Amino acid sequence: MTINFKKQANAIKNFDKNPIIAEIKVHSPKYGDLLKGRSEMDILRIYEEAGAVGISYITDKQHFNGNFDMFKKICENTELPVLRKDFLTTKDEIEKTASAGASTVLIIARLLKENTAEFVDFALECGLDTLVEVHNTEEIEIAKSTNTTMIGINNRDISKLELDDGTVSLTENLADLIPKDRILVSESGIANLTDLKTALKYADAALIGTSFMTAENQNEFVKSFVEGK
Ligand SMILES: O=C(O)c1ccccc1NCC(=O)[C@H](O)[C@H](O)COP(=O)(O)O
Repeated sequence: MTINFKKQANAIKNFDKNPIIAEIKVHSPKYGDLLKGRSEMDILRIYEEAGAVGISYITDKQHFNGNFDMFKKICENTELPVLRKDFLTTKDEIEKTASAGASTVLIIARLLKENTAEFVDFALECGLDTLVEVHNTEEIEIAKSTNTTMIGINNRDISKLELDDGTVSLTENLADLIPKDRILVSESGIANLTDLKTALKYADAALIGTSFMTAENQNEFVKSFVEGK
């Protein structure tokens, strides 16, 4: 049987280094512009070269200055699985995500509440992997009741729009409540190798944006996360 590594869940399960989903994050509500004149394509190449297991891109324009056309361009220009992060509330947007060539779509349990399972099934039918995002025990109960392939513990409270720093201790505290048959991703607030070590003690993968975008030597920094013990 051949494994489809374009599927994010498969790629994580079969990865032999630290599985890092690296985010091309153009703007942060807290730190402002993170691109600093660089191109998204150059950052994509750096993440590929450093050995990321997947790519994340935020398409939300209002708070993160994202752009759907850029997301599509990223999908078209990499063999790595690509995750779309946005505050999606319609099935049209899920179809659009699949048509762009994405691997995975973010489904936010806090936003979709009792409709989360229906949106997960729709995304799976569209051929996408799903990352259902949670931040507390109530949202974990929602995520567990779905067929999602992956569950993401967001260490930041997204309703605070990144004005909190987030802490991996949230992953540490909630990880035991996630069923072992789901891929667990620790998202946000991972700033250094100590944070990464904690995240990967409890989760199968880590999603990192700000610290990669602000690193002085991005290639070396990301590589040190992928290969770090
Ligand atoms: O996580 C969300 O719910 C979300 C939805 C839509 C836009 C942005 C969202 N969160 C922000 C992020 O995705 C973070 O940039 C990502 O988890 C990386 O975090 P960090 O390493 O702290 O920049």
